[in-house]
Amino acid sequence: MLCPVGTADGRSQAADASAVGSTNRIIKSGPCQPPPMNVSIVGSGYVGTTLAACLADLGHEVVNVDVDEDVVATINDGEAPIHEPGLDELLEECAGDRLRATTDYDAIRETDVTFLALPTPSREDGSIDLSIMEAAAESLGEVLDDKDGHLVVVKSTVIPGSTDESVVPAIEAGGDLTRGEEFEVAMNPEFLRMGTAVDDFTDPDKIVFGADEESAYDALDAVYEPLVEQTGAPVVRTGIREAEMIKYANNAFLASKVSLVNDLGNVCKEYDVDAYEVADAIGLDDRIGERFLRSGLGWGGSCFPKDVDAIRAAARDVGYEPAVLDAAVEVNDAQPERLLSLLDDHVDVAGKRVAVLGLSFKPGTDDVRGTRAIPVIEGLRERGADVVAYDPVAVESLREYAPEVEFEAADSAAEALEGAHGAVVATDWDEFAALDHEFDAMAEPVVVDGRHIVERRDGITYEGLTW
Ligand SMILES: NC(=O)C1=CN([C@@H]2O[C@H](COP(=O)(O)OP(=O)(O)OC[C@H]3O[C@@H](n4cnc5c(N)ncnc54)[C@H](O)[C@@H]3O)[C@@H](O)[C@H]2O)C=CC1
Ligand SMILES: O=C(O)[C@H]1O[C@H](OP(=O)(O)OP(=O)(O)OC[C@H]2O[C@@H](n3ccc(=O)[nH]c3=O)[C@H](O)[C@@H]2O)[C@H](O)[C@@H](O)[C@@H]1O
Repeated sequence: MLCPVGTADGRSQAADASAVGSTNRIIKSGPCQPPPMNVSIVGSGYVGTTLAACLADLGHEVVNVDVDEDVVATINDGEAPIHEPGLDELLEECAGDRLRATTDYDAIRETDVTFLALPTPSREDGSIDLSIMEAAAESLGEVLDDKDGHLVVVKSTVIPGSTDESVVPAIEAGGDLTRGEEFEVAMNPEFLRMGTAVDDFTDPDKIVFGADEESAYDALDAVYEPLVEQTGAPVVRTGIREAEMIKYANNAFLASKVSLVNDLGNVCKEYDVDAYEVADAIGLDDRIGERFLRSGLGWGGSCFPKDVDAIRAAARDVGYEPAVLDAAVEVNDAQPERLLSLLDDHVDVAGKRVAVLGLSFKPGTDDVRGTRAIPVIEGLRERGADVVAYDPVAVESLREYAPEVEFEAADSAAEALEGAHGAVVATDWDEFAALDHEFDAMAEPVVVDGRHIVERRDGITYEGLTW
């Protein structure tokens, strides 16, 4: 049982001094209340803002540091800079009280623990680009000179070795500091999903602490203790490199699971088998699990494509060809063309209006990074179709993200379908399940569903991608 005890400098110690080692240990918390911590979070995007609001809600004093003045002003106004259910409410309650935001790194001096929640994008070749992390770590180093044992926690998704080999040297260079003196490091990967970020953070399947110093585990225990207390979530204590890899393994496994279910689904389609009935049955086997078995157009988003590419590039860097991950990407890349070939079976779309329903990478968000709707629209344009697209929230973000993608925007699914010679479904927005008489206004009522959301009905020619 871990019972963090407050110390004079506001940090905490665990009463249980478990040995530090590379073997993971799952620890359940005990019924003790740690004192609040002073926490800073660098980067206020999806992860940083959610973390800040949730930690403030748990009773900690939190400061968000971001280079973007608009983001900072929005948080200080008690609003979320990103759309996440429940986040505005938390910020409204905590901002100006236990939570504030600033562009000034100096604010970090007043805190005991700093989380780095910064973007880790892909380079052209898919490998991880750590330049934002390194720049921020250097700025952090500049303000840690008068500290003693400050804990820096890497929250971003980074390739094994990045914390030790890139982040630590950047902090040291920023302030002529030495790890183990002014600061210590830890790695605490994040598993929240967009659209359910607050719920995922406040009810996690697991919490992973990667560290190699007992004091680092203790500080993380103190930060997370109220959450562990509330939820009983298992805490995995492991090494820094293992924590870094756990995040990639988690995302790569889930992306590959979807690709496997798509691969099997493509076979199902050829044999006139409903892949969803198959998935429902195999999901009853605990070893498979019922979640992440929705076959269709494949995975997108800001993380699966980036993270799978980064870990593949890292594997190749050390001379290993990750065959299963390569195949997962290959299957994923092929799904949009499979969808369009089903449409080709019924309509020659050249010169004709075709409706695309859904643009975001998944329902519940306006995020279009990695959305499968882009290759679908591009494939339709290559066939000479006039594309009319509808999405309840993501039209503007797609225009901004990919201005070269040509489509006419409709204000409703009904408007997109009117006069169309075919419709394809790219995102499983709930509202598409309710579509019915709207299909009657199509010039040719052919619907190819990439997300198993539209209901089969009389009067339409319906093709499911894997069912
Ligand atoms: N978005 C998600 O659902 C999840 C993301 N992650 C990982 O977390 C990390 C962060 O991702 P997001 O929160 O999505 O990023 P984001 O792009 O939403 O936000 C990043 C924030 O960092 C700020 N920033 C950039 N440079 C800065 C600097 N030098 N100093 C201070 N602030 C700076 C930006 O202004 C922005 O507000 C990435 O490694 C990502 O892979 C992990 C789990 C879930
Ligand atoms: O590292 C990250 O950023 C996050 O990436 C994913 O979260 P997210 O990208 O928000 O979205 P998911 O809900 O996982 O969906 C990803 C993609 O897979 C697709 N998907 C998901 C599940 C499924 O059964 N079938 C399927 O095609 C979705 O449509 C979507 O395009 C992971 O689920 C999170 O645990 C992780 O923290």
